[in-house]
Amino acid sequence: MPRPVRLGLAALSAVLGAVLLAWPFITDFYSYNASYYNGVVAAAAISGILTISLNLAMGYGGMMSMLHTGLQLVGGYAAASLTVKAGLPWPVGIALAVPVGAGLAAAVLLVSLRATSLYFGMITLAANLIVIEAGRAWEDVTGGVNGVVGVAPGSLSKVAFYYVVLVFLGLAYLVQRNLMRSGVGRASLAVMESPDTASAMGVRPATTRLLVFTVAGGIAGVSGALYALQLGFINPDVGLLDNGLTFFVGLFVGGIGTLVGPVLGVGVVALLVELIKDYGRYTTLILGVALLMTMIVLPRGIVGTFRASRFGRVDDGEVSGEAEPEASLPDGILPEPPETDHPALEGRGLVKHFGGVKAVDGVDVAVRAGTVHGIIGPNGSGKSTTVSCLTRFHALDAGEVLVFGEPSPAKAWQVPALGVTRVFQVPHLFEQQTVLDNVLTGMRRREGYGWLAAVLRLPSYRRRERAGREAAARLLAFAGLSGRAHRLAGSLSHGQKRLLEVVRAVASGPRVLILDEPATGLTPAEIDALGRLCRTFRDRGLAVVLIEHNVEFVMGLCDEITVIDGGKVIAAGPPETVRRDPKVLEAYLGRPDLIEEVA
Ligand SMILES: Nc1ncnc2c1ncn2[C@@H]1O[C@H](COP(=O)(O)OP(=O)(O)OP(=O)(O)O)[C@@H](O)[C@H]1O
Repeated sequence: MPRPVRLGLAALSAVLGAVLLAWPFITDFYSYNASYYNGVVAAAAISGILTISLNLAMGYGGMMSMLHTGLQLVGGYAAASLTVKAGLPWPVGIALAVPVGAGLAAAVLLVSLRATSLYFGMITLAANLIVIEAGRAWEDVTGGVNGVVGVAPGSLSKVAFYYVVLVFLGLAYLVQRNLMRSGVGRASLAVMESPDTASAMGVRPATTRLLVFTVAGGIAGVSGALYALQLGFINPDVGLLDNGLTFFVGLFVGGIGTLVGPVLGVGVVALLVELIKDYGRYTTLILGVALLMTMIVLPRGIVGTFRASRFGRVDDGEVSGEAEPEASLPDGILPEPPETDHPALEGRGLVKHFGGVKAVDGVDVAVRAGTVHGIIGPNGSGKSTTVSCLTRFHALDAGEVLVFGEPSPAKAWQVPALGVTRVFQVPHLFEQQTVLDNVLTGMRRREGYGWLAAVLRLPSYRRRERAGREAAARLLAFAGLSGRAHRLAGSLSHGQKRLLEVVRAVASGPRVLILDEPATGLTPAEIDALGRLCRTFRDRGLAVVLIEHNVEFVMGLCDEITVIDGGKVIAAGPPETVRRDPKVLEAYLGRPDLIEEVA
């Protein structure tokens, strides 16, 4: 399924690129002060590189970074010390700025792995202050408060240096685009929207954040090196947070979480600063007001607003919500279950208490491959907690979990590797991603390419990504959602969201699929469609676990049923046995509607 092109944005990027390329010729032709105007745009392009880095961290990674001026500073120090102090050529200085920036970013992220967004912001602020103070104190390397002077790009002319800056701006843009339009980008957006759901797809939130923030650090380092080379010096003041205002304003004006927004936004800010240069002392005030106005009037920024408009929207053709009965489940999606007599998923003596609440109190449950296994019980009986124990979203107080006879790993993100995937009780779609990208995120574990292959667009990446897209498109057709592939998932109806969640979980190639109350809020037709999917999965050898309140649906679909009440199993067996069990009828006392259904 080809990716639809946003013609408006493509044209905007092309115009922006053409103006930047032609800029020295334009200034040469129209101005007596060409060198000055080339310098202004080169400085804006360097800011654009840093803003791309900030966009990766904040817009695509959800990490509030106050470290970016510090990252620029260390990149500048790397270039300055290699060129001025060690006498090496300037390209070596830029090259070293990459690992220095990346290393600092990685180190800060590693010490803040467990921090939530607000605390992460505070930790990065503290790290930025430390970097500035270190710059002041470590005189031998940084030159102290005076910094390092005499940094220069060899014998390059100003115009040649301008094009060097453009090349690095283009590279930073490509790294951002290629990374974010790959499985890494989808995983990063998934972690940003819901770390738990990402974990259920086998995406490790910590590793994903580390990768994105480290790449952002490397790009910020390059911007620092270019900054030092352009100005001819670097000193600790470069790291001051005030200097970050341009990047923040540029990012929000252009559009956070968009590819071209950071560059466009910084361009707009540079133009504004240039227009008000005679009132220099009001620059901070005016930029602050510009940021405020953007947040109020254009909260998505220029590109975000354009993208959401009629002109920027993608036309994805005919919309069809109907299931396509002739489309069968594509081959190669579901793995063969291993040859073993062990249950696909087994919980033995599971115990989970919350303070005084015995949510799960010694539950035994065994689910066989090629069956649909229902878990039912009154409200608050412990069904969802049992599932969270089985999938390791809750640490067990006692008991063990086995997958095809093997002990399950302890972390939620490790469990999908054994083929166990869950769908949550409350819809947990990645609403800011398209329907197709949601399914592709489900395939993250089996993408089969690394981040570098994605950045460099290696043949292995292209091959695997194309195969993944085709499989995802076939899965969507199977569920009757193909007409909505390029819509944002948030725009689907409740029933379609439920179906998409199931499809996304199946995309990960599970052997055990756990559905927590999937029929809630569905129309009868959608419940039928869900039943069709579950039967197909079962016939393909999958173990389907169904937690449901809709007893009629469960009785008609399940091969085995476990009934839980008060955190304990009160009955287990085939539906016809369970529905007549006196303990089951008693558990539903007070719910006459359910007694009728069960009996
Ligand atoms: N994170 C938690 N902290 C404290 N108590 C919890 C937590 N999660 C669940 N509980 C409690 O544990 C008990 C079992 O809850 P659980 O959600 O597993 O029941 P359930 O059978 O899935 O209910 P429902 O059918 O309403 O979804 C309830 O009393 C609930 O309030």
